[in-house]
Amino acid sequence: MLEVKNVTFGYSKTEVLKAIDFKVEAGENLAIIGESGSGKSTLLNLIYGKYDLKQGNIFWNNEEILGPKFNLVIGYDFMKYVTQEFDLMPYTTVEENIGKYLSRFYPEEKQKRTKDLIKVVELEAFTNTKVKFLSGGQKQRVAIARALAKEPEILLLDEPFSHIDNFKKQSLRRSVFKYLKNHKISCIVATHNKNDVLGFADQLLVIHQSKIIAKDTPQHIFKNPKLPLIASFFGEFNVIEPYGIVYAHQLQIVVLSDLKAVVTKTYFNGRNWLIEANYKSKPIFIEHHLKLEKDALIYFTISS
Ligand SMILES: Nc1ncnc2c1ncn2[C@@H]1O[C@H](COP(=O)(O)OP(=O)(O)OP(=O)(O)O)[C@@H](O)[C@H]1O
Repeated sequence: MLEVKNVTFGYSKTEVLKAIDFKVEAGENLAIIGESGSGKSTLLNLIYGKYDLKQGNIFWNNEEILGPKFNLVIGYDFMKYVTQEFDLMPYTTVEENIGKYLSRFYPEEKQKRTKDLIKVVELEAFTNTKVKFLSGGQKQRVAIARALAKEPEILLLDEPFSHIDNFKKQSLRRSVFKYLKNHKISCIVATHNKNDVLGFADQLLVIHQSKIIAKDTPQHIFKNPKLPLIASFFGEFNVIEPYGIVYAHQLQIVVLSDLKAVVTKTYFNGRNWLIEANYKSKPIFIEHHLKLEKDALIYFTISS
């Protein structure tokens, strides 16, 4: 189990993180969200032992994670970190990069393990390609596979699928997170993408103004967003008194109701249309199955 206990940290006098406290069990998937610059990568770096802590402690199964003051080489065998930089060997193949840290004394095992991991990140067609010839997204997949090669107990992922195109993203996410669950590897994922969170995270942590402002299951946080900032992570939303924060999909256009608005713009968003309308002189957003004309008068209700 990972325990982050009351960690406060700043690069200078300004504190980037304040009183951060949470636990991650073996095999658990924890997602961290927050605006750009809110401290997500800093927190991953602290967990990895990249910096010395002045306040608070971090433990993995009772072993304290210590920074460079105490460790000549940063990091621990039981933990791997896939940063936004990847840090691969460009002149060697995908297979060699992934197998780099596996023992040469067991060539058959090494080959099988590398092959299995290439499959997890769906790079079979590039096994023998030199990394320098890969795209950014393909390199990101090699970095994930390499981090898994020696079966870490905990994996830190910073924006793990950010470079991967939408054609691949869904199946790759399922494949990687399934692998982690099946092997009981804990993981902490810093992300801006709700799709990295909703179907996969056991716990979601929201950082805002240096502090944890929400810590719960993604389902609970999605259904009860405490702040517009949290709702904005999940999709289009409105703040309508006395209802509070309501997502665009919670508004239904009906034949008649007490709530009326005038359509100002319509956006196609795949399954539905997003209707922008003027309600009490403010813009609101409604998901609707039909395109509506500008200036149309609409009535709507709000569901919980
Ligand atoms: N090495 C560093 N030295 C000094 N300040 C830093 C350093 N790394 C990050 N910061 C600052 O710390 C704050 C948090 O940065 P961090 O990279 O942790 O945010 P983040 O939430 O991961 O952002 P993003 O979502 O854009 O990746 C920012 O104000 C950033 O400028």
